[in-house]
Amino acid sequence: MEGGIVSLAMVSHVPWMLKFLNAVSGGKEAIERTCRLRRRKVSERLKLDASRKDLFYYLTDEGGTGRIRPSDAALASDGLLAIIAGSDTTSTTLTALFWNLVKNPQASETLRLFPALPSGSPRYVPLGGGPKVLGKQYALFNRISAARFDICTISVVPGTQVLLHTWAIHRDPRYFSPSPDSFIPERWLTPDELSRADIDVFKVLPPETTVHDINAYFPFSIGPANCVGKNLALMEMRMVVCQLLHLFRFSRFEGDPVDEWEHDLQEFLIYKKPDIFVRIERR
Ligand code: HEM
Repeated sequence: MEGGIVSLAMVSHVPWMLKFLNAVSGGKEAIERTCRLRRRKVSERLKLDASRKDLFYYLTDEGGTGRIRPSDAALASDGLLAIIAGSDTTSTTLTALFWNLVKNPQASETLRLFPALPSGSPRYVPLGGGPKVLGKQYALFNRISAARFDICTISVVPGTQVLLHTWAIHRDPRYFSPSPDSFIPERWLTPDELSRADIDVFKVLPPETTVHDINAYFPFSIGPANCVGKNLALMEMRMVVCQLLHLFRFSRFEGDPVDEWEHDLQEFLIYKKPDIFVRIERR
């Protein structure tokens, strides 16, 4: 499946590559395998009890409240989206979290104290205020600008597709500092929680110079096209992290080049993630 998504991601950016991909060994087969899988998964789901109110209940209008029933082709396409959106996102986030935890053992202990931390608290992703770059979100509908506005020196005309660069904004020192590139989960704690944490965090996050603008934090996107699985994703990741940290201690496995992991990540809609080897001990 991974091979198929990588090929599909390339073709979606450069459609004429499809002709060549067919000639490259494995490319076409990988796409066909992925398409077969999505058709099979959709048909298996459609045979299930219609009262199960999951994503497909709404996509296929099993409740009969919509006006138009989606075509089989649209459902197959949604099936692939649901598989990718529902699995690769959370598995990549959890892998990245554990990679950070084995590099920062103290953070594991903080996380045990404040289990809501890894996925952030419900305080974030509000739809108002925020830094200047997000201030225009009201003018956006499904990523398409509804009105003319300026971003720095660029004028955006109505009808333009606008995407916010999450990675860059999440690492912008105007919204997250000090050290926006560093894994300091304690930055999410309130002053009261900080005082309860058994760490000298004020050295790392001096209150007078710490900036933490949660309006600039939007991993699930914002507006009408934001992530439909946000609450499920937060819940399942919290459950997995709480359970694992409660039961086990995770540490570096000697000899594993854990520092190189981030550099070897490849993003093709899904993430191709190098393996991480960790030592796991029961608490
Ligand atoms: C760490 C976990 C996750 C992150 C960071 C995440 C992030 C996102 C983002 C940024 C988008 C918007 C993409 C766009 O602008 O078009 C999105 C859309 C979507 N997500 Fe998630 N997601 C996560 C987990 C999930 C899960 C677990 C599911 C389903 C079970 C899911 C289902 C979807 C679907 C169906 C869409 C498309 C919504 C639409 O087009 O209306 N996501 N996600």
